[in-house]
Amino acid sequence: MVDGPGEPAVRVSGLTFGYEPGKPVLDIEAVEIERGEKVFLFGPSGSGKTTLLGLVAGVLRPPPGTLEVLGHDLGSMSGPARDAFRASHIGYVFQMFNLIPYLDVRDNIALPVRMNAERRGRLTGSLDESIAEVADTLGIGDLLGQTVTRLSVGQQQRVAAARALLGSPELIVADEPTSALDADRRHAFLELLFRNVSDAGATLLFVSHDMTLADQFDRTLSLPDVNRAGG
Ligand SMILES: Nc1ncnc2c1ncn2[C@@H]1O[C@H](COP(=O)(O)OP(=O)(O)OP(=O)(O)O)[C@@H](O)[C@H]1O
Repeated sequence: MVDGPGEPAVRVSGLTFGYEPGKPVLDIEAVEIERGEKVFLFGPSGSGKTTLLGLVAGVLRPPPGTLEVLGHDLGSMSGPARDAFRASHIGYVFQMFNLIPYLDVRDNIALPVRMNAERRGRLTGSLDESIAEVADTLGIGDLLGQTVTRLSVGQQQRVAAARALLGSPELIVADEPTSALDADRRHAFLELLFRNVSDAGATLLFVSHDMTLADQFDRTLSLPDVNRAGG
């Protein structure tokens, strides 16, 4: 499969996935997300939103031929190949942020770029300059030397976003990254995220229960509850 700008960011076709045999939690006929789109993903609790993000990010393995990300069939890749693909091409912000408690803000943000030559190669300035730039735009530029455990939840969310954005991955997946913020901060965070995503020409797949955010996105995608839909 050729990775070119003509390929959609995400192409799902006939994807059924479950954690246990005979119990699918996801059943998606066809979905395409074009490059540069900002997509809001919603659905009832348990409908498989986090599972879909895990598949798109290559953490979980889809059946071969059912899920292409940036033109790559993730189901045909080994676990280590998916890990390498994710490190190079995908920035992700999970519900729990996954920040490393014994590293300061700067080193948390730097982590994926330190570990991946492709993302390092996309920096336009030095690592320090690039970290300062992304941290400034997210309003955490003065916190770079802080221990992450001393930060507020909202600040931690912005550190996780900075880490996801550094090194301009083509695809950003975000799972409830604004859940702990009040409405004003939520909209401000989204604006910053959008600006960074647009500047990088990236695609954004964003999960939230907060439907008031949906109209800021290019498009919404809803996941039905497969258990209920199946009767
Ligand atoms: N690791 C796992 N092992 C077994 N079942 C799981 C696992 N992770 C999720 N599930 C099940 O898969 C279904 C979908 O879960 P998922 O977390 O993807 O839904 P969700 O739409 O993100 O939910 P929420 O909105 O509550 O976060 C649920 O029934 C859940 O119990």
